Amino acid sequence: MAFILGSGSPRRLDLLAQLGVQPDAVRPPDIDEDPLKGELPRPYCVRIAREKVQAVEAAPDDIVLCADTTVALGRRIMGKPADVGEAAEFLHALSGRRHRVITAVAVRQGDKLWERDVVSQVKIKRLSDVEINAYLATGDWQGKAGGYAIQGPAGAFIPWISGSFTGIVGLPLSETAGLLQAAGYPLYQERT
Ligand SMILES: Cc1cn([C@H]2C[C@H](O)[C@@H](COP(=O)(O)OP(=O)(O)OP(=O)(O)O)O2)c(=O)[nH]c1=O
Repeated sequence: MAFILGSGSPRRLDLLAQLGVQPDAVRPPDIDEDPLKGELPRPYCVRIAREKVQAVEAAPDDIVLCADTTVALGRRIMGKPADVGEAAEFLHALSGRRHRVITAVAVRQGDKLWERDVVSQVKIKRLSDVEINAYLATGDWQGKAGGYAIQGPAGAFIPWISGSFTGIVGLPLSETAGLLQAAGYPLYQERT
């Protein structure tokens, strides 16, 4: 049995390392992440994590883990901004409000599937144009759902969260540990 991380996100690799898990292989999935017409953020996020885990090639006894992190402002899905203009638009929309960050995790072995999704709430303070421009200039928004990352300079914009910090960063560790154990991954045991 090999353990395969189906993710190109360096955050997910780091978060797994926090659990003491080192993947035998890293295989980022390539799927269409466009939301369906009228799709709500939580079902969207769950669907994308499942599609990712089904797209990763693996042997029948390999354990594959994928995740998706989606920022939701009400019914609006905010994925990774395409460019700095879209990142600016996201930050203006999130400024002074609470939003949700959903991370769905999917683990697969052959045809068997284990799934969890975790919804957290994040408050972003009212941002001035100076703050938004300084943050955009760091480039930290790139590749981050909603155009920010709580673990980077944007942490200074977040006075309050409720939920899972690791889930907001990209992989909720408590739920992930549970899924890996359910799938028979030898967490907390010597691997032979
Ligand atoms: C909200 C938030 C998101 N993010 C990141 C986590 C994810 O990497 C990214 C959301 O994009 P995802 O599509 O979930 O993941 P990804 O494209 O980076 O990697 P892959 O699909 O190969 O697994 O946003 C943070 O790092 N910090 C945050 O505070």
